Amino acid sequence: MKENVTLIKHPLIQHKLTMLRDKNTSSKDFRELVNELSMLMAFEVTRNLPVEDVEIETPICKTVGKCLSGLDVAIVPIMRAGMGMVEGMLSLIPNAKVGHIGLYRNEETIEPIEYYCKLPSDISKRLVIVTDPMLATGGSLRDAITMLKNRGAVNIKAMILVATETGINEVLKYHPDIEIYTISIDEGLNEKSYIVPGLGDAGDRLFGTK
Ligand SMILES: O=P(O)(O)OC[C@H]1O[C@H](OP(=O)(O)OP(=O)(O)O)[C@H](O)[C@@H]1O
Ligand SMILES: O=c1cc[nH]c(=O)[nH]1
Ligand SMILES: [Mg+2]
Repeated sequence: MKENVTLIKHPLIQHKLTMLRDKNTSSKDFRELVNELSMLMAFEVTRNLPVEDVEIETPICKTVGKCLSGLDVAIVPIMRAGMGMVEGMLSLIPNAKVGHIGLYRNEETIEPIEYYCKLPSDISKRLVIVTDPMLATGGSLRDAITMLKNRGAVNIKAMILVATETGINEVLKYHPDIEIYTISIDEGLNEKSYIVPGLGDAGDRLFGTK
């Protein structure tokens, strides 16, 4: 395993991932599972956020506790499917700002096409957490990170549900400075560049478009 790739293998996460993969899982349940998985992953992705001492008074006495300090977060979903991971993240990091990057894969070339980008103006000062359920060939995440860097982002992590080694290698070839968090590295890609075994088209399953 590469040092900047974290594979999260908690039993609750593995259980929910199996339900997510099941083709009989409805869009409603799929959305809820993506939401829950994003919350569970958020713990790991934010593990090294800086904290500082603060003095408070409990009903019993004065004490010193820890509070988050100094590093604000931006959550940046890659549309569409990445949007399914935003609410879960926001429920744990409610003060995070949310940017949006629009990319879709051309069905013939499998290369990503850019169609939207709107980011918080202070993106360069934030920890940027890019969300996307799927990292297949890696083209979409590679280009999303390039778009972020071109607009000033320097501290970037990616939160992925299902990845492939091909995709991870493609992203890290261009962006060796980023960290990738995932809950599965699957076997590979089929002839249409879908992840095997994967979970199908995450955007379509989230939004019921197929
Ligand atoms: O690693 P890659 O080979 O680039 O594939 C992964 C991308 O494909 C999917 O998006 P898709 O293009 O289906 O767009 P959608 O989210 O609008 O459905 C997925 O959500 C990723 O963004
Ligand atoms: O398996 C895959 C590959 C790309 N995009 C998806 O939604 N699923
Ligand atoms: Mg899709």
